[in-house]
Amino acid sequence: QYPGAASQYPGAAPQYPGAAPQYPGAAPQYPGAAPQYPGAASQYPGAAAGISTFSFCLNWFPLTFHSSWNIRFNAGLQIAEAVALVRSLPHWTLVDKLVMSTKSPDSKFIFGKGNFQSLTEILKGLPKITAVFVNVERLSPVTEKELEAAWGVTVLDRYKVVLCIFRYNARTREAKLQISLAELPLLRTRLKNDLAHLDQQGGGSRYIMGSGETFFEVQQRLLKEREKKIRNALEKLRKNRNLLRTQRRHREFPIISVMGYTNCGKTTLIKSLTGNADLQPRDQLFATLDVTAHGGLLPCRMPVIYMDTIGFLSQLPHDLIESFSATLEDVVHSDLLVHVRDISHPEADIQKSSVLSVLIKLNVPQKLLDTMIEVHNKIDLLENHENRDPAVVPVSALYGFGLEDLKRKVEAAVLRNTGRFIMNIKVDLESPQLNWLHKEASVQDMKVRPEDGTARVRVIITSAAYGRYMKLFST
Ligand SMILES: Nc1nc2c(ncn2[C@@H]2O[C@H](COP(=O)(O)OP(=O)(O)OP(=O)(O)O)[C@@H](O)[C@H]2O)c(=O)[nH]1
Ligand SMILES: [Mg+2]
Repeated sequence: QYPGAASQYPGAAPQYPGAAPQYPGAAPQYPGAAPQYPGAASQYPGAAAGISTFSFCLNWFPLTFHSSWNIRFNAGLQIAEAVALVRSLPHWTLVDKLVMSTKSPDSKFIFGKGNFQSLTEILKGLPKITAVFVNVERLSPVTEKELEAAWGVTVLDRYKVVLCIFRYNARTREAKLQISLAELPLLRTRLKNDLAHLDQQGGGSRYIMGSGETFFEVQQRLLKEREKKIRNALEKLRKNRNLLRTQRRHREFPIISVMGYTNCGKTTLIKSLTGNADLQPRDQLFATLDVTAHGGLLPCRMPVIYMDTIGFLSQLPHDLIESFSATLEDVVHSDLLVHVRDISHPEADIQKSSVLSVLIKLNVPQKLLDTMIEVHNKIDLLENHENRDPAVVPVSALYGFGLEDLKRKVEAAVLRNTGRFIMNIKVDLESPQLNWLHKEASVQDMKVRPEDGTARVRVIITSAAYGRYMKLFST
């Protein structure tokens, strides 16, 4: 292992207080392992793994390599995304970056022999670096070990880097639990690696005193128990969320999910639409990790809820998608989807297809896909922006351009999707009609006519409710 790493075998001497974690936001150890140092990420599910240890990491100097096996992506742009990922982490400094061809992601070693040698030479010339980020989805454990042994520094893949960002940005218990769940595959791999190491010393397969279980079996069992605990806790939270969702439905607030590629401006847009000053857009990937609800009013003064969601990323590792798909459940259950796109981004089209493919994987109902509103954001960054597609709404969420048009389109779509419409109804003030409308529909406006004891009432009503109204009151 690289110098300074905490020993992870049971019974190993704990490190001295204040020792640097392995990498910022380091994954917690597997259950039962010796604690690294006081204050290290705690080991119960949902612990804010590593967040409290960030201050120990003064400088990190990752060197980013980029795999160019995936020709669908422009290598230069993809490395820009890799750099943005690294820059989303505080205390990390990028020293250098390099594009290099790699073998297919499934092969045992990622670099050819020649490439590997020249990389090793380059790294030798950079004595200050403490980590290398190889921008592939997952490195096989063998490759990772091999590279770390050859280079003497931490080697990270996209999975680990994204996990670090998630860990840093997670605020709610649910997000933290999801991260703990996404970390389990890493812990399993690490356990296997450690076991191989122990076996070399002749200790791995020994039985633990009187228990009838080997060290490996104990650790595996603990990991399984941990997974169960996390899943149970998540299930409880999910039930709670379902309850909240039913309550919202009961109050009949339509739900509009705002989603899109990471950093496209979802949070900024919701902030502009709702005037909610608490929202904090940041120029970072994965700034938002939790689905949060924000109340807003449509032009017809109907209250709606905008859901801010976690951003999408191309090639987001599957385990992470799986852990976070629970957070995206609200998207599936919403009344309308708004797909925000950073239209100034050079890879805007690839980002769009990556978002659409995730939505399909999430089993979003076809109706929601068909009625989705596509927003082209950040038009202020484009010179002479021209929009020819009537289905698209160009806006600048930051400067407030195009928002009125967007609100009108959102209103029309929400009314359509929820089977509501706006009506002017004449009511007799002596009859219970007005009371009934207040209860069963949303009264927007009322003009009383004292001369004949009636009022003109503007309501938003569902077609089912209007049917009942006609049955009760039509003469
Ligand atoms: N120029 C310009 N910048 C914008 C606009 N909208 C958002 N931004 C900037 O884009 C960056 C990301 O904005 P966010 O609202 O945090 O984006 P997000 O989609 O919520 O990002 P994640 O939560 O990380 O997925 C911030 O620096 C914003 O100020 C826009 O219309 N014009
Ligand atoms: Mg956001």
